[in-house]
Amino acid sequence: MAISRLGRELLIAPSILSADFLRLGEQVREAAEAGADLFHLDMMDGHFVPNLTFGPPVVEGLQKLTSLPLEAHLMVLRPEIYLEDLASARMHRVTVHAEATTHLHYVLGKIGSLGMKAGVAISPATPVGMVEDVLDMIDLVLVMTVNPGFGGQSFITHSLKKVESMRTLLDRAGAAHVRLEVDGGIKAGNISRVADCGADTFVMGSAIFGEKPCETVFGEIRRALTSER
Ligand SMILES: O=C(CO)[C@H](O)[C@H](O)COP(=O)(O)O
Ligand SMILES: [Fe+2]
Repeated sequence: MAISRLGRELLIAPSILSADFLRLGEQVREAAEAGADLFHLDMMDGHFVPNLTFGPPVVEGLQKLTSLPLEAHLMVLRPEIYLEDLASARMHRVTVHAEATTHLHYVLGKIGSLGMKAGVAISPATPVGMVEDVLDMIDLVLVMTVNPGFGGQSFITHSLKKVESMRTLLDRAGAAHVRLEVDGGIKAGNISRVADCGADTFVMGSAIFGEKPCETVFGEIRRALTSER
């Protein structure tokens, strides 16, 4: 359930990377009931990042567990080879890393032609300007606030400036259709600061699927984003 703040609709996207895969159905249901707006699926190939996760068959299973939109965060080289299978699995949005493909424009065009929404992710050392010439092809930019590859890392503080720069870039370009997502180290304790910098979509893995019950964490998130500052 989206939270409204200063005229902006804020969305929470739990990353199932930190879920207990033996209880995935239960955990997805709990997060949906607690207020998740969409689910974030981290797909890693062991090449672009030193970790392996899951691919399109898991997406087919997840579609049976929830009616919320699913977004793929592809941390893979040659993302184009997975796009047909993701479209068959009814993926809502596919986000590719600007660093993972030589032909970003081509890949984004292919995602669109397969009927999916497209996003571009940038790792911490990649400048925000990388997305400038493809804004009309995407509906999301993802500013990584940790180095991609693993859940449970600490938020990189410099990311606050980077999120601000990305917000300025989007506003100057009149790209109101593009959401600004952050991913990595987001907790109830820092989400408000990141929202103040202009982020509107928050991926949260270890915070949501950690020790505290999901419902408690969503309560904390809601309080952090709606309290008077
Ligand atoms: O893309 C990712 C890692 O590459 C994950 O989405 C991200 O790390 C979420 O996990 P956490 O909230 O625990 O940092
Ligand atoms: Fe992610």
